[in-house]
Amino acid sequence: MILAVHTDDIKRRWIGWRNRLLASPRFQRFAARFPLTRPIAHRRARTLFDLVAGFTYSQILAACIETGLLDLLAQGPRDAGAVAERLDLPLAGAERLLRGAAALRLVEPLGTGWVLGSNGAALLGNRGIGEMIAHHHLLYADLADPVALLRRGGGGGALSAHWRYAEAAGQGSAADVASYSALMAASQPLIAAQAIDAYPFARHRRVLDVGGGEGAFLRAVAARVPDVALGLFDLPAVVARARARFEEAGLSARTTLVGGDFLSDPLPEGYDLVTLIRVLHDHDDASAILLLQRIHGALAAGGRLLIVEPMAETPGSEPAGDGYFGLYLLAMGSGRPRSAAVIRQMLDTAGFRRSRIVRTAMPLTARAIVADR
Ligand SMILES: C[S@@+](CC[C@H](N)C(=O)[O-])C[C@H]1O[C@@H](n2cnc3c(N)ncnc32)[C@H](O)[C@@H]1O
Repeated sequence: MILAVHTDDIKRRWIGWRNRLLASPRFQRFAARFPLTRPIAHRRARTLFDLVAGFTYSQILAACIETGLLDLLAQGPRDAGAVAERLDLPLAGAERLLRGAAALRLVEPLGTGWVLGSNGAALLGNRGIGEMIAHHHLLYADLADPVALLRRGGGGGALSAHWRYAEAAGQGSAADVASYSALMAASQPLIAAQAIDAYPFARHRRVLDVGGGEGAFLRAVAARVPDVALGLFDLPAVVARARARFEEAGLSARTTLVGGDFLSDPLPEGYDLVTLIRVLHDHDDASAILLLQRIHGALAAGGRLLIVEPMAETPGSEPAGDGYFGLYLLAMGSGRPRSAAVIRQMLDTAGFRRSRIVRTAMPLTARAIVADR
């Protein structure tokens, strides 16, 4: 205890000294000119500038997606005139967008025309990201006054109207759920591939996906693990959409779909694996613990729960967890990103015997925890 206080004291003094130095205009001038510190000073200035200007980068990206610029250049090189005509922009507007997008490596100049850039190509490889960006105008509107959003405790804006279940648990008409369910289904391949690569689903006979949306995750599991029986639980209006998808995929005979509110209706029993994919972080602590307790109660003896979602305090991806998802969920009106340690503590409280982190390929978008009943 005494040692901890002493270490904190040393750390506090070091941070104070460092911050005084970094804030000093004299030191900043020196660091930018001195050959040994110049590269560091430039890197820090760039990081700081990105913090200041990040919202303009996001809006350039939004314009690329909304106008279909990336799809157009994926078809082949175009000159600025052709881009302007296809995007229905004045030539000067098209050139401004192309130059901004080039600075972000979304596009790049080639000869007298333009082609897809490295970031643009990677984005097109993940269709779900494009769908996420396309709905960001809702979050952007809610974040126009971030302090007001923080003061009112979140919700009450455009994003919470989109994700209606967040503020009106268990509700949602067919029209309400259509756009968010489609968005979730489009972004699911990113997550499903990681979860299925990381966890041995073949050791289970019956898998229940709670909050399973339109069933994109279960269909990905079915494609890799031929013999497993599939169950999906979600709000009734979402289940109606899922039913059509399973029919189209020829998987109806293998699948049991149940509609209800997972915080109050009975959860289906007899499954040896329950999955919660991008669900827990949507809910405030009391609901999240209740959901875990209810899953614990519904699982067969010896069964497991697999949680997959982006998490807070993920080493190397901190801004994604506490930055992006922290504000996203605040605007949505419920939930919070949690660290793996906090989720494991909640699993413990809910009665699970033990839990462990399962390593995934891209922890920025998906971390996984498995818990034994
Ligand atoms: C963020 S989406 C995730 C969907 C899917 N697991 C995925 O990763 O694509 C959360 C899902 O939980 C469902 N959900 C939210 N609240 C619910 C409740 N109280 N009862 C049942 N399902 C609920 C939503 O309808 C939605 O399909």
